Order: sequence, then C-alpha cells, then structure tokens
Amino acid sequence: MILYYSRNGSTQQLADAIANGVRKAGAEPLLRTIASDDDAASARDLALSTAELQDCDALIMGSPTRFGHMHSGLQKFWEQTSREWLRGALVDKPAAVFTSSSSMHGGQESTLLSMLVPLLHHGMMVLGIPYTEPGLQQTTSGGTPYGASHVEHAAGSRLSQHELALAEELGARVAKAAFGLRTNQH
Ligand SMILES: Cc1cc2nc3c(=O)[nH]c(=O)nc-3n(C[C@H](O)[C@H](O)[C@H](O)COP(=O)(O)O)c2cc1C
Repeated sequence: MILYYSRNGSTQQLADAIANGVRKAGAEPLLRTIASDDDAASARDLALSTAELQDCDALIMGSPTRFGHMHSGLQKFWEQTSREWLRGALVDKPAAVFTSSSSMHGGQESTLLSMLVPLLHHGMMVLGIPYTEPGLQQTTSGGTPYGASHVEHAAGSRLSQHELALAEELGARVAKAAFGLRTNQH
C-alpha cells in the first residue's frame, strides 16, 4: 500500500517511483490518497478505505514537507485509525516513508522521522534505505537513510537519477520484507 498526499505532483512522482520498485520486486502496489477538498494531483488516486488499510501487507507513506512536518490531512487520517490500532491491524507489517520539499535543508529529515511516529504506534516494522545503496553517498539533492525524498528545485522539477533509484529501492525493499514476513508466518 502506498498512501500519499501531493498537491503539485512532486510527492506523487516519488509515489510512482516507489510503485515501480514494488513491481520490480514482484508485488502489486496499491496507490491511495486521503479524502481532500482541494484539487490535489493525488486526487488521481482513490482515497484509502479502512478495509484496505486493514488488509494491506505493508505501508509506504508520503507527504510534502509542511513546515517540517507531514501534511495535516495525513495526520488527521491517522487520528481516525483508533479502531485499527485497537485491532492491531498493522502490527508486524513493514513500513517506510517519503517526502518532497522545495529546499534542501527545509525539514525533510524532521518530516520523515515524524511520519514514522504513528506507524510505530501501530506496531509496524520500520525500514529505511541502507548506505550500501551508492546513491545515498552520491546524491546532490534528495534521498536519505530515513526514507526516499525529492528536492523540488523548481516547480514541477523531475526526480534526479539518484532520487529515482533510491525511491525504487525503498519500494523493492519494503515489498521483499513483506514477502519474507508473510512466508515466516505460514
Ligand atoms: C504550507 C506549506 C508549507 C511548506 N513547508 C515547507 C518546508 O518547511 N520546507 C520546505 O523545504 N518546503 C516547504 N514547502 C514546499 C513543499 O514542501 C514543496 O513544494 C513540495 O515539493 C510540494 O510537494 P507536492 O508537489 O507533492 O505537493 C511548503 C509548502 C506549503 C504549501
């Protein structure tokens, strides 16, 4: 499951790259967004239902950086998941996060780390990007050990080669973890 919000399309580019990585690992990504009354780019995808949240094998969540935090609509979404929390619906499922910001040091890391907090409360197994990925050392824009990212140097700027590769790697990593955990449970 890839849950994201994107107003202008940058976070959506990352969501699409992560979806490609999930596919390369042999899994089928489901792209979902949150209910929103603005004309967000992410309105391309359906809003996530609680049934889908309950049934997902893994969750990768993406948000634009908003003053160093996730978008308020995603925060609101988590505040409506008490029932799933009580049921332990997400316990022991792999999770990861991604973000896009307009400036290099404008809060990507604080956004990514704070996005992990509700996932940890739900008992998820959090994954990042390991430094064995050469792109982490080579990138001159986004891509962090805490999750995939994009620095939107200009409105609508495309993902750099490293941002794209690291996002795909994160998607593949989460999908492989989900396969592994499922195998061990049976
Ligand atoms: C209310 C608001 C707050 C923002 N806060 C930050 C910020 O703290 N740091 C930053 O670098 N960019 C900030 N931005 C810029 C967005 O994070 C950036 O444009 C992002 O790439 C948008 O993603 P999207 O195209 O998926 O909507 C902010 C934008 C808005 C509208």
